[in-house]
Amino acid sequence: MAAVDRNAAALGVSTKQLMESSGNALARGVRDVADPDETVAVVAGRGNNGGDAFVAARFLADEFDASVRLLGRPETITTDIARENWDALRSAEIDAERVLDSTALDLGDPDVVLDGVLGTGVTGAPREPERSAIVAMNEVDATVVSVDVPSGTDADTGAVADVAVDADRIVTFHDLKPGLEGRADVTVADIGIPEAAETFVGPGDLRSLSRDPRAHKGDFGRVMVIGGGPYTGAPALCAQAALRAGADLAYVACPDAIAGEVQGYAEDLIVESFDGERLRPAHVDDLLAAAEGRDVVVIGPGLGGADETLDAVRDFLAGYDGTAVVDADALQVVPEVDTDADLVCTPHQGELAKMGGPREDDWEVRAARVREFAAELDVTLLVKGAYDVISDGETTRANRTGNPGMTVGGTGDVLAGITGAMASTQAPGQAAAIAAYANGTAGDVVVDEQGYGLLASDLLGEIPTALWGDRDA
Ligand SMILES: NC(=O)C1=CN([C@@H]2O[C@H](COP(=O)(O)OP(=O)(O)OC[C@H]3O[C@@H](n4cnc5c(N)ncnc54)[C@H](O)[C@@H]3O)[C@@H](O)[C@H]2O)[C@H](O)CC1
Ligand SMILES: [K+]
Repeated sequence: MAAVDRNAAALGVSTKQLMESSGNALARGVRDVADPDETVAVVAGRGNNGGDAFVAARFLADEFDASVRLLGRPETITTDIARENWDALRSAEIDAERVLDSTALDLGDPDVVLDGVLGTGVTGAPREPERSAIVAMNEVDATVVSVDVPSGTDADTGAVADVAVDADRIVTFHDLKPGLEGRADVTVADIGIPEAAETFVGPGDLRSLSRDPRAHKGDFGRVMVIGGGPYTGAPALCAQAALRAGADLAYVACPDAIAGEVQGYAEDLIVESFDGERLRPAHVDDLLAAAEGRDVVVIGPGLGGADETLDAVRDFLAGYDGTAVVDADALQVVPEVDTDADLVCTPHQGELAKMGGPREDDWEVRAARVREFAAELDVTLLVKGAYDVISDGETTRANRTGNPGMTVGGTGDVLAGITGAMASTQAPGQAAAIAAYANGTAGDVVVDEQGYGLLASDLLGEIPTALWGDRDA
């Protein structure tokens, strides 16, 4: 939900606007259960759940005998927008008071209680002052309307704490939250979040990339690139992109003949070569053994399409059961391979067609067909285009970052590397979505700064900012 919120804000729909819609929807919910002039007691916590309740009180104040209790000091309200809505109540002289001792909370004898104590921001069972307030609310003989979730319900899991609001009605926003499924007393209110905030990958999707300060080496992935042969730059770009996207270690498994050249691109890479000039089936056992100790394999960049190389790719995937990003020439074997691995395939539209996939000009039609094809192959597809389409066969996303400067060779290798790094900490579909977004953002920054004529290697230095530069995420 927080990710969708951030994506909506990036589309120009601010959280404050959403809060206004939420409060409006709550007021409608209260009108459904109360007659004009009845008493409505609003109880608000210090997060945005309380903020929604403040807005609702502003909508209800003319029509009902409404009063607001804030649990705590206004200075401790956690967000600017909730505080602004508290201030608006005070300025408008709407009955709103702070409660400094919730054990002494006296709600009187209201007809309706509006529960804006805790919402999706809750962690663990309610603590004071919220705890006593919840007990007091349950003791009153009134119709209780909960804001988003009954306070005391964990919105991630649906688990109900030992102390939780016993709601008669729930007005939840945008989507049904866990634990509310199947309840007859729930209204899902449309608060104006555009569908695009979920369809298009945005800065909110990057929220999952924040790191625990206690992290140690290996937590963010050991990525192994199997590539090179006819081309040397591709595996090097791919592995460097994986490092720029936060992987802890990047290995390149490539033929002896080019190992020195690959290492020459960057000392950060760990090059492990096999004999000869290209990948052959004889190499597969050793590669499978090496892959055991790695989180993700990226297979394809620069391998070429020789028959024996494609046979080796087929054998490798047949014997592999981890996560693999498949790119370039390796893609063509995917439809015929029988594997236990989780595959993330990164074709452009020509490569998708070569895999037997759909060719559609309109991106929305393409998205629907890509989803079907991903389900049919049982893989995650990231189909590159002006609008990249990402689908794991269930969830389908699109990415709008990127520009025509990125048609230059090598940008696909960079994308595959970012995807490899992301797939070591994220589910395949989300990994591919974030990778497409970051790769395109990096390309947009380069082209903004210098115009077209970018090199794929120009993208590398921009990847970290594209992933972690959004301070609001
Ligand atoms: N997109 C939307 O759906 C919108 C939702 N909105 C509403 O915002 C809340 C979520 O707000 P948030 O500020 O993130 O959190 P809460 O208000 O739920 O609570 C945070 C508040 O509570 C403290 N806290 C956390 N855990 C506990 C606990 N166990 N005991 C006591 N106190 C606790 C925490 O420190 C904070 O002070 C969502 O539910 C919607 O109602 C917005 O309107 C925007 C659109
Ligand atoms: K609530």
